[in-house]
Amino acid sequence: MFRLFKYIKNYKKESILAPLFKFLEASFELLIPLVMVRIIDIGIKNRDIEYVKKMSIIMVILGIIGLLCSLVAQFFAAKAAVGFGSSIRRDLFQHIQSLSYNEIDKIGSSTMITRLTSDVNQIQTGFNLLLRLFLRSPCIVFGAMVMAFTINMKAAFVFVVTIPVISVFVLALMIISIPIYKKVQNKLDKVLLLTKENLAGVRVIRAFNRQKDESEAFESASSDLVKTQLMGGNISALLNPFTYVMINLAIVTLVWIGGKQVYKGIITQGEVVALVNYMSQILVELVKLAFLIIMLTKSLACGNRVNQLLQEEASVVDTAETKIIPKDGPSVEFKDVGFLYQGAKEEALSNLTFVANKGQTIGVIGGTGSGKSSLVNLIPRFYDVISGEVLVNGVNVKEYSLQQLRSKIGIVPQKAVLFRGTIRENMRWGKKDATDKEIWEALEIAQAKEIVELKDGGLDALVLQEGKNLSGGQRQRLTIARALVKKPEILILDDSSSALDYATDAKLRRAIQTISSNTTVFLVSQRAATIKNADKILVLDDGKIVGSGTHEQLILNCEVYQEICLSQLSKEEVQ
Ligand SMILES: Nc1ncnc2c1ncn2[C@@H]1O[C@H](COP(=O)(O)OP(=O)(O)OP(=O)(O)O)[C@@H](O)[C@H]1O
Repeated sequence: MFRLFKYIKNYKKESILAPLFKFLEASFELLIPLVMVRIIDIGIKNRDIEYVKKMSIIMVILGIIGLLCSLVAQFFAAKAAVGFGSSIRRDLFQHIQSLSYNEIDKIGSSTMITRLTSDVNQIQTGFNLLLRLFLRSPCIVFGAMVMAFTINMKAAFVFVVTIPVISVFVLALMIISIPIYKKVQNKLDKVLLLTKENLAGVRVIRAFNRQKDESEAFESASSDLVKTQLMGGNISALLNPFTYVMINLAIVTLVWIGGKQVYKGIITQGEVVALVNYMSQILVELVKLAFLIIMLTKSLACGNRVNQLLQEEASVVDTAETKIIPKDGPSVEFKDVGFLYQGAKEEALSNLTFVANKGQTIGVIGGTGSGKSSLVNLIPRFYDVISGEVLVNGVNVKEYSLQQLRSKIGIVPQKAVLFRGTIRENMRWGKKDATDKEIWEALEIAQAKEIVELKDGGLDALVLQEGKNLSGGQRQRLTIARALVKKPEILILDDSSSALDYATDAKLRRAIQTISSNTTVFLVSQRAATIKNADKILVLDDGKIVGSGTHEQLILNCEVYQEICLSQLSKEEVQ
């Protein structure tokens, strides 16, 4: 958590001025009971109305100065806290962007969202309170105690007993609360995960009539969260009654001791009132301090979670700084590649060796879970191999900077994702300055020209969040066009025509074959028809290449390929 304090450096001035003005406010507040002593012991005792009026004006002035100091402090505290929070949020967001698929798979996106939003907000609120109270509250508590000693030693001992007892109690509560608040945030992650899954899969839930089951699962996660929150809340709730009881007992003791001493003529009535006033100030301040401690406890738990995420190191490290000059070599080459997902027991890919030459179309086929996506994800280094080598243009992918490597590759993932904005904005993701002509060309190859032409506004038509106003097939074609706009050296289509009808899929394949002879295309599919005409087909089974060659070669010598083809194509199509 304390590592996060480096984010204060841009707000040093505000972080010093805010507590300083709070300290000034506290000092003026501590003077008020002294003025009261004079009003009672001099003004009222001698029935000197003029003196009472004069002192009352001084009291109001002290109050106004205190208020002004408080306003200035609030301003600086808010500025520092908002800046502190937004710096953390910005760095955390950038850090998440730098993480590789391994960490994203391991951590999960819902907890990342909670950490980026709710946790950072909590840290921001905690920091704001800290700036406002960490100097003010102890200053009032100890200042009032010192003032009490200057008034009367014996009575002031009541302060010496009360304050440590409350402090120990507050500390104990804090130690108990920290793990509870950490649990609360973890359970919040769970609720968020369920909410996210449910909202994303709302249609599937309805189609399977699972509303009741899903509501029950949500209810259970939510009530689990509520229980933990209540536990934390109940513990924190003990704080205020305990503090009030202790302070009121102390006030009763003060009045009792003070009363006896007034009777003996040791102290004046005004001084007793001042002592009670100091005790009340301490009460208010301890309640605030207790609140600060609860908030800080929560912030500490959130800070640790944010810090944990910031400490997470990317497993795919971008070490290359200089631009690599590609060597003479195949467009893509796998040399005895082995790959294992983090936490998995068995390799997802083993002993993969193949070559893809410039301009070739490589079909990748295999059953579900055979490793097709894993294979193509190794080319742009979404994951790193655990053995062997992946080479692009004769150079190990690890030697390129991620930026240089990925700029060569256009990838269309299985799930077609578009972003909120115009179609043109979406198309320019790969090439910021793509002209409309380039965009239309890409749309034509991707069989998406008609979709855009029929939309109101054409390229300016709005794509809603996640492309909700488009069908699955339309989304797929637009994501293919987006990858084509970039004119990549290597184009990876990871099962990206699964939502297309056969005729469109065939047109798309024919069009893709017409693109530059320098583009190497990886066509991943479970459909034999999609990859049948590829220059080379890789047949995957259980993470291994069990066949490699053209359709004609494989149909004769690869059993797995034969099975796939015979289950999907007619005898004529197979030939
Ligand atoms: N992120 C992941 N973490 C752990 N294991 C994974 C992950 N992604 C895939 N796997 C596992 O790796 C193996 C290969 O998965 P992969 O997604 O590459 O298969 P695929 O051939 O593309 O399947 P499909 O055609 O169904 O998309 C499977 O056993 C799968 O369960």
